[in-house]
Amino acid sequence: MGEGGCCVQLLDGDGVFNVAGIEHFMNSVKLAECGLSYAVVSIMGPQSSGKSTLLNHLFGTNFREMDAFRGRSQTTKGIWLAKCANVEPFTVVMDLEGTDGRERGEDDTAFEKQSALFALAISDIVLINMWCHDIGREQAANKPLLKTVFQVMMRLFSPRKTTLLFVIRDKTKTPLEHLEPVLREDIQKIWDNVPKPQAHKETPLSEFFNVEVVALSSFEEKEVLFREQVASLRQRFYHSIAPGGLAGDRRGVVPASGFSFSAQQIWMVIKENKDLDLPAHKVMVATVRCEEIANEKLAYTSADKEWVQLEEAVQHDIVPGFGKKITAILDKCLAGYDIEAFYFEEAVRTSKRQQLESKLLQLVSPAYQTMLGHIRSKVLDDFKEAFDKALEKEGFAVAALECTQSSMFKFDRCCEDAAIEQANWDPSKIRDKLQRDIDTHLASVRTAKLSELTALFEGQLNKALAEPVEALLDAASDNTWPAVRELLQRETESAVSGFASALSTFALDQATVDKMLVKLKEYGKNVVESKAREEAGRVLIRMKDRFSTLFSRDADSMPRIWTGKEDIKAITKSARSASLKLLSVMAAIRLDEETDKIEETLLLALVDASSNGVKNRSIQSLDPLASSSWQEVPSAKTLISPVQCKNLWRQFKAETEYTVTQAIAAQEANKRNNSMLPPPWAIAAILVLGFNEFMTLLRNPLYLGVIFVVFLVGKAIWVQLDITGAFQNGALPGLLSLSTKFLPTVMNILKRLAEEGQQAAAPPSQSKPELDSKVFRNSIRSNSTSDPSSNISSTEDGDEYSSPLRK
Ligand SMILES: Nc1nc2c(ncn2[C@@H]2O[C@H](COP(=O)(O)OP(=O)(O)OP(=O)(O)O)[C@@H](O)[C@H]2O)c(=O)[nH]1
Repeated sequence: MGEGGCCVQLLDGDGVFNVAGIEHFMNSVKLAECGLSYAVVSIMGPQSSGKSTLLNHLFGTNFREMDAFRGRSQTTKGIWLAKCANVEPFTVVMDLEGTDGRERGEDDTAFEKQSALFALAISDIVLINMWCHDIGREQAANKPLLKTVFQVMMRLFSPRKTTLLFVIRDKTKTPLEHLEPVLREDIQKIWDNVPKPQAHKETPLSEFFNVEVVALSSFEEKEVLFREQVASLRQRFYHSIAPGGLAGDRRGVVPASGFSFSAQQIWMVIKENKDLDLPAHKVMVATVRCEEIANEKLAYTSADKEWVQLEEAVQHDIVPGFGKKITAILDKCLAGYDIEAFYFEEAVRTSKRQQLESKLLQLVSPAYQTMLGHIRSKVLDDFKEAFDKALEKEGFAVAALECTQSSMFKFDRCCEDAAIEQANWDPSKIRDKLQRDIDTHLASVRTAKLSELTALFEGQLNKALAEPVEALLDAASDNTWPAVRELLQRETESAVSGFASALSTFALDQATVDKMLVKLKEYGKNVVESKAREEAGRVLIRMKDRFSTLFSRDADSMPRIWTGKEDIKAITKSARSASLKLLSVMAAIRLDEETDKIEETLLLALVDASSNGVKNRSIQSLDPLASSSWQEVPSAKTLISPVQCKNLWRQFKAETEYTVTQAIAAQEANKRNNSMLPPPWAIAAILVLGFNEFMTLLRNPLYLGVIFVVFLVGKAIWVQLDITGAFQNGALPGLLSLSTKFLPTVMNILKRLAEEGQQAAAPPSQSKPELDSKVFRNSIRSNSTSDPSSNISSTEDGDEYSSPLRK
């Protein structure tokens, strides 16, 4: 039976659908590949009316036929399926269980109806097998069948136009031309009598069916003729689906790959006794099938070797040509889908394609994101490297702009390379992130460079200011602060102009630049101020240094030798006023050209007040230094407050006192050493006594002892009587007081001498020389009260301090 030999039972006699069998059948005959180019033919008719015999002869199939010699009984159960041999296009033929079956009985007619509806739903051409002698007969065997066919056709929601080919068997000598009108009349009558739904009440038969009629001679009696007629009938099945063909105006064909599923679903609906909505069924079949195809393609792509390798590679690094490779893989998958789903409903096919596409994109999206991540970090790394190099050659702003532009360009190019055509994904978020990362890097480098630059200029400014300011402050004079101001201005201007030109390469906004320049200026000012504060902290040492320099060195910086001619008072005064100058210069920061009265106040309070102190005590009661702030000087600018000045001055004076005293002592000693001439009384004695007598007097130790004793006694009387004190109030009162005190004093001295003598006799250790030394010490002490040094201190200081010697 050629290639059509294979046949399969689609439905068994109990109405069970043979899913595995039909799948196997479809695979073995490759039905799925036919698309829409296939036709389905089925045959209905009374039992044992030679249906199988006809199909086997017509299509070269191998359906079971009844053995002619065994009698007529049912051979075909359920529905059988086979491929027609040598017919184009691909034609599937179904052999249905015969109607009016004696075995099934009346109650089983349900299966007849179900199988008839099934055949009508899936067939393009239905052969109705009938005996010639039944034509025009009231009790014709095929009448119930036709009734059934027309009735069930009404249950198709929207019927497909089916070709009903009536095959008249065992034709008689009556020509077909006479038979056909009678048959058509019979058919029309049956059609008219079939109860129809309201919508189809007036619908003509031709809307549902193409009715064709053919007559065949008896196979049993005129086999040769039968074969000839069958052969010519076969011709009508060639190109049956082409326009003008036997099924040329069929509608709503299910693509071949959906045939099995469609048949199953139709049978299910029929068995559940529901109406068949064929258009909806078609959409349903398309939906299921397209989804199956899409899933199959997706699964295939997920396991695709090329894709798996690509996915693995992209985890580690940038994959060149990523976009093109992925695009090709997706294209391949979608093209496969398109081919297989081509014959299904366009709307369904398209929407399923979109679903497949989005699933495919979901599949590749993580890889794409990873790829973008690689691109971003690679571009960022490259940017950092390029920027570092560019900074060596160009200014910050230029380097930043160039490197940023080229990096962004590079990113865009890499993104183009990674772009997947189907996706049209926008990498702008990653691009923005890259831009932000670049900006952050630039900002941090900018901050570092700017602080480097700031430190550099601050360092330079500090160097240019600190030491000169220290020197200027140390040389405190009227010109100190103007000079400091000038220095500050000059150095700040030069630093600021250098800094400004260095900043210009950063392309900062003017406000920021101004702020930084102002900060540098402030820094310069702070350097000066902190230097001034530092110096103010050392002002006492500086004052003492200045004092001792001026005091102990002359105008030529030569150390002074206190010969006795120097005016110590004047020297002290000028040295102190120079030190006071230092104090007044250091008392406040004067970076603004505002005048203050610190110097005048200090002079008035410390120098003038002390020299006038004895005379004008009322000034002291209004001490201008009894305040913690200077007039007209803000506290921020005050380095030494008035009270501190006062205390410092007191300390300064106390600590320099010793130097002055030393100088006076040195001067005195020098004076004494230099007076090699005998004292005036000796010169007078020499003149009176003559030199020889004087020498005799000197050479005679007894005379000398007497003179010495007289001197001592005289001196003691002088002291006791306080002769200088007595004459302070005038000569006459002095003489009167002396005259009254003289005798008691002499007596007192003599008495004390006697007492001392007695005591000296008692403890042998206390001898006269000791008494003498005591008296001598006393005399020295009294002498010192009239010492010139005490004179100086009292004139200079009033009561403020006393000479260490007096203390
Ligand atoms: N009179 C007559 N008998 C035929 C013709 N063709 C076949 N037969 C005979 O009819 C009997 C039944 O043949 P089948 O082909 O099995 O009939 P069927 O309609 O397929 O039978 P079921 O499948 O059982 O319904 C056989 O004995 C055939 O020899 C024909 O053209 N005329």
